[in-house]
Amino acid sequence: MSGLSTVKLNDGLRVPVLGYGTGTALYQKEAKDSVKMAYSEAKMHHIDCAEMYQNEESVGLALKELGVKREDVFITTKCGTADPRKSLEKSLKLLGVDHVDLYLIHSPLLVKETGLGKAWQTMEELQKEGKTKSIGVSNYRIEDLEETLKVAKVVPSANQIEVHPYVLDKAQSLIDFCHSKGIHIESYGPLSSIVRHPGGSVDPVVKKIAQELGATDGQVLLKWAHQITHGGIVVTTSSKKQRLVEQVKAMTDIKDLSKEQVLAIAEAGKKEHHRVFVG
Ligand SMILES: NC(=O)c1ccc[n+]([C@@H]2O[C@H](COP(=O)([O-])OP(=O)(O)OC[C@H]3O[C@@H](n4cnc5c(N)ncnc54)[C@H](O)[C@@H]3O)[C@@H](O)[C@H]2O)c1
Ligand SMILES: OCCc1c[nH]c2ccccc12
Repeated sequence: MSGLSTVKLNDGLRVPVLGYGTGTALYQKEAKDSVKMAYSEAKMHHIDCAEMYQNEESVGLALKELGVKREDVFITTKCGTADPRKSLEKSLKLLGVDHVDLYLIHSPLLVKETGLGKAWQTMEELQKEGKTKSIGVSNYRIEDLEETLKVAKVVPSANQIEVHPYVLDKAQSLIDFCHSKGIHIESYGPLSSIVRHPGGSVDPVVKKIAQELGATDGQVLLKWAHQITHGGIVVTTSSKKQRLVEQVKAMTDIKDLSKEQVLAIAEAGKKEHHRVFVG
């Protein structure tokens, strides 16, 4: 796949460390051209999808038109209902593939009624049937993970959650809990301090570190999310090729932040709390 390094999940599956998100700028929109650009020009070969984004068909069409071999793309999608089996079968048809690489329950709220344990057992069946290589969750809190782990024969490989400096005060304990259980964090919304809350307490700290590293503010934030989540996966997006190229360079060309730099951004972020998505 692309030049991006990979993260090895607890089931041995390797995931490109940076994912291209189709769920915000492309939410409920035609995603084909953006996905083609991200894949072929920015070399982002990990595509983050979801039933809820209502654009899986256009993602599938992008990959088909590019003639991408199945083994040369990493596809994540997410269950948007209480029925992972029905949802995955629908997503596979729309994406035009016989399996995805990583399938996530989009939110615990979706499966609360039917039971997190029962939903997880269905996920394990889907993995056994080869409909997904890896299974995980999204927006799961510690209590949701503990309920799931009570019945799990397969530990969730990933938990995709909102990670940026302004949620760290609440997210740190979840990040460390997942790390202790071998559950990899996938960070979404990593640029929120630029995109949604500019002018906040982290800006001057990020700017200073960007100068020290010869990087952009956005690149520093992507690296920070990767490092604060113990080497986790980061999911970002842009409709601009240059920005995506810059985001890939963050993970391939920019050296790691020092422990002190990671801590400085963490401390500045803890001065404010801004949750963007209600998972
Ligand atoms: N699991 C979930 O519940 C959940 C929730 C939210 C998002 N996601 C996934 O994560 C993906 C990324 O989320 P996000 O869009 O919040 O990520 P993000 O915080 O990285 O923000 C991306 C946005 O930032 C802007 N941007 C990109 N580079 C920039 C730069 N250098 N300077 C200024 N602005 C820049 C772009 O307009 C882009 O739309 C989504 O598309 C979706 O696939 C999942
Ligand atoms: O993965 C969820 C991303 C997302 C896109 N649009 C939204 C609106 C509300 C909550 C989440 C989302």
